[in-house]
Amino acid sequence: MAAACKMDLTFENGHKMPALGFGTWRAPDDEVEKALNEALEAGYRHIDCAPVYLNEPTIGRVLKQWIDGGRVARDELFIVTKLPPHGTRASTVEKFLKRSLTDLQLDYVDLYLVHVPFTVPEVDGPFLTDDNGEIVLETTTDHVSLWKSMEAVADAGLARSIGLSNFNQRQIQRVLDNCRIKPANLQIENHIYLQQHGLVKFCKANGITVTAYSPLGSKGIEKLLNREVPDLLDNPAVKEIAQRHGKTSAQILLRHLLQRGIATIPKSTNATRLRQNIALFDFELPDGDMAELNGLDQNVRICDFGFFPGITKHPEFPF
Ligand SMILES: NC(=O)C1=CN([C@@H]2O[C@H](COP(=O)(O)OP(=O)(O)OC[C@H]3O[C@@H](n4cnc5c(N)ncnc54)[C@H](OP(=O)(O)O)[C@@H]3O)[C@@H](O)[C@H]2O)C=CC1
Repeated sequence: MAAACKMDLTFENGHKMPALGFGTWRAPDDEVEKALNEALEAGYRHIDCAPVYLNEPTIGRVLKQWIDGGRVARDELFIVTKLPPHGTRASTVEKFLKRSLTDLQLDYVDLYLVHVPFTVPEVDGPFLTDDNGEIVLETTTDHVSLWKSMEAVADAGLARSIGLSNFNQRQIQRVLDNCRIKPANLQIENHIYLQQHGLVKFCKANGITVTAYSPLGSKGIEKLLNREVPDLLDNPAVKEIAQRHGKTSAQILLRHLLQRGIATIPKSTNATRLRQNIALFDFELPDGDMAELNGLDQNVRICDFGFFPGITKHPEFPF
């Protein structure tokens, strides 16, 4: 039987987002179709997409089959997608959102996010390097006019809610100071080793919900980054807590985020793991476990934009 996500975060505009969603980065076409079918069967209704994940047409076909077949109603789904990094400018927001809507075979998305706070040139598809393999970034990205274009697609009904991803506090504040529609959500890397309590507190104080990406430490990313990354699932404290509750390490990491009031979007294309990742609603971590997990914070960023090597050198990079 489907586990289903029994927890929602409510945006200030009244829309509700299931707190547990399904990540689709590094879920290639030949895996995502089966995995998304499994995920929908398991009860996932919040699907996190992006054009740079190169799988929106396949995701769209699966969603259409489910909706047309009467297996799920459109309003039961919460579909997120993002303005691609090469489109981070006011003039291209509508174009890129319409392209995603065509690929996803939808009339609207539930949440449209600005993927990154800077612009990279479209050189050769989503892996955005110039002839020398270097990332070239536009030095100024006008977040105020960009956000006005985001507000326009919300006004037009193409996105029910709009938000940001990978923006830092200063950048979010500038949007807040100049907006008509507030960002409903900020999507950032967040897990036991990068808890970002200050940024999360700032968002909550400003009525912005937070979604944690790479909640399991983006296992497998070391191949993309070509460097070692810590294995969160192997942390002895996490393993001990998991054992005590009769749960997996992954379930402890995800439950920790939910109890911090943060939504999260683990990715798995494995049927057993994706079912485990949504089976989070039959136990609770007591305060002592939460404190122990909070104490594991090391300010270690794992994701570090593996798909944009070298990008952290740019002054507009948020971290
Ligand atoms: N806004 C942004 O800039 C970003 C957004 N994201 C979004 O967040 C999602 C999640 O982040 P992501 O970086 O993919 O990393 P996750 O932390 O979700 O980790 C995914 C990896 O963990 C493995 N895994 C999943 N479940 C388990 C489990 N229960 N036990 C052991 N291993 C498991 C998966 O392998 P397997 O599939 O084999 O199970 C996969 O290799 C992305 O898919 C994407 O949608 C991610 C990065 C950046």
